[in-house]
Parts: sequence; structure tokens; C-alpha cells
Amino acid sequence: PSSVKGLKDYYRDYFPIGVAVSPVALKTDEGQLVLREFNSLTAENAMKMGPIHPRKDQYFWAHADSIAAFARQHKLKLRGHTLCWHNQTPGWLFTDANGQPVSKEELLQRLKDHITTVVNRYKDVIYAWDVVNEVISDKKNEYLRDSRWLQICGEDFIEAAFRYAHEADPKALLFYNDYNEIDPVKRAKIIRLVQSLQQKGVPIHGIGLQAHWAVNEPSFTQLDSTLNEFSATGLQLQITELDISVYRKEHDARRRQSSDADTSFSAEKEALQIQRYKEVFQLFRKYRRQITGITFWNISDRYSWLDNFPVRDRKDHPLLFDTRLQRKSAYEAVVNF
Ligand SMILES: Oc1ccccc1CN[C@@H]1C=C[C@@H](O)[C@H](O)[C@H]1O
Repeated sequence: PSSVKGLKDYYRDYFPIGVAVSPVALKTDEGQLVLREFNSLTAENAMKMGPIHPRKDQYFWAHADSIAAFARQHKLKLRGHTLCWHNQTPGWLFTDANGQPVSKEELLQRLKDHITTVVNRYKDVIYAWDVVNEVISDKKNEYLRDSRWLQICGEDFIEAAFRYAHEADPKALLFYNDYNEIDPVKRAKIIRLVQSLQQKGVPIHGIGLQAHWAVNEPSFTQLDSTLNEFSATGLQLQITELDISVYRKEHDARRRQSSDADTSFSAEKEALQIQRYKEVFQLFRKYRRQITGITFWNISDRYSWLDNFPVRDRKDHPLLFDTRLQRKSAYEAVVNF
């Protein structure tokens, strides 16, 4: 055990501080950094439907098992991500033996089998699940995302996923997880969804705010309003995928090129990032009674999913540790309070 205080120690009286990991990273020097700084894990990819259930009658457990074993060995909390999502799904999921779209009944049965099998395998170590990820549409006048889940099942799959997860592990905390959660229009739709589930008595315990933010958003008041509104649902909140991109967030069409051509981690970008980290953690502490966990998406600037999204092959520097795993100035802004 490291004698040096880490993020988890600074925030011990507030909430667990987690990180999204791959099984490979845990075997390297990044694994040592994880043990010093964090007390909660999320599998970045290993527990998504495609990676863990590649064929209808075949699961691939090795990578998820490796992360679960690390969590058990080091007594870390473990969040499950994610039981029902429209991305990184396996090829077989939505089609029958003849390659035709499956029926609603068949798809719901496949969802139930998947959730029951995966939740049961890790119920000793996973305390919370992102049961459903990203079903709210980003289109202004559309409520639910027009995914194959919605096309085949209608919106019933959403409550079904929560009920299946609760049947498999009645103790697990069940979250609805989404991004662009600071946008007032999307925020209202997320609240409409969770309140409809609450009204039907569906077992749901929390809202996951992915928190994929940037040097230009959220503003202090935008995040304050967001946390205030989500708190009013009475559900617990978690920050589930925090990173702060050094490139300005673009909200126009699916532009894979960015207007922010400067790909250096300039002093000016770093100053903006520091201010943003300072402000968001001020608000996390303000809402400490509603927030039950903060998880960073990826460990250090050595690798971030943002290095290839929304722009391919554009190095980002969104986290608190640099490519040499050293604490950045933003780290000080987060722990000095
Ligand atoms: O910020 C976004 C914009 C458009 C689509 C998805 C997202 C975020 N989507 C997240 C990001 C990375 C994945 O590893 C996570 O599983 C997913 O929840």
C-alpha cells in the first residue's frame, strides 16, 4: 500500500474516486498508479455486450474476470458497464438464424439471458450497474434514440433491462447513464425517462452523468443547474466517465474535423483545463449528499478514448496524470480544497 495520499484519500469523506481501466493497463505501471489514487474501477470495454458476449451461445469472460479479480484482490469498488447499449453490440444480437431481424419477444429474451448471466457472475464484487446507456436522443425534437432496441421492442426494453438486473442481483444499485447531460433539452428528457420509470415502480437507484466535458463547457452555472435538477429526482447521482478535453466541444453536425486546429497542449489550454477541473470539483463537493461516486474515463494522458473521438488520431490530454504518469497542475486544483 502506498504511503503517499492519493485522490481517494483526499476525498475519503466525500465519495469514492474511480477510473475506467483495461486488463492490460492494470498489469503495468498504470496499475500501480490506480492503487495509489483510486478506490473504484469500471471496465472500459470488457463488460460491454459485444466484448463479453461475442456469440449467442458463447461468452468471453477472461478480460472482465481479470478486472474483477483485481478489484477483489485490492478491495476496490467495481461498477458494471453496461448491460444494454446501442453501441459495441455483438453482430448476432438483433438478427435470427436466417439473418432476419429478431422479434420483440426473442430480443427481450436475449436481453434477459445476457443480463442474468453477466450480473450473476459478478454479483459478489459489482455494487452498481450502468443498466441502460444512452437511450435519449440528441435530436432536439426526438425523445428516445432511434436504435434497433427501440425499433424492435419499443420503449419496453428500458424498464425490462432494469427489472432483469434487479431480479439477478436485488442488492445492486441500478443506474441510467448518459452524456451531454448538461444540455437543458437533453437533461429534461433524461428526467422524463427516470421519472416515468420511478412512477412505474421500476427498480432504478441512480443517474450516471458521463461528464465528457471540455475546456469550454460546462460553465459553473450550467453544471450547478444540472446537478440541482437531477438531485430533485431523489435518485443518487454519479459522475461516471469524467474527462476534460483540451479541444473545444463541438455541438454542430457529426463533424469529424475540428475547428480547433491547435493540437499542442499549450499553456493556454492547460490553464483553461485547470480552471474547469477546479470548478467542477467545487460543485461535486457542494452536491456531496447526492453524489455517490466520481469515475474518470481512462487513467492518464498516455491513452484516452478522446485520442480518436470525435476526431481520429488527434492526441488529447484530458486527465489528471500526464503521459509519464506524473500529476499535472490540474491535480493540485482538484485536491487543494
Ligand atoms: O461522448 C459521446 C458522444 C457521442 C457518443 C457517445 C459518447 C460517449 N460514450 C461513452 C464514451 C466512451 C465509451 O467507452 C463509453 O462506454 C460510452 O458510455
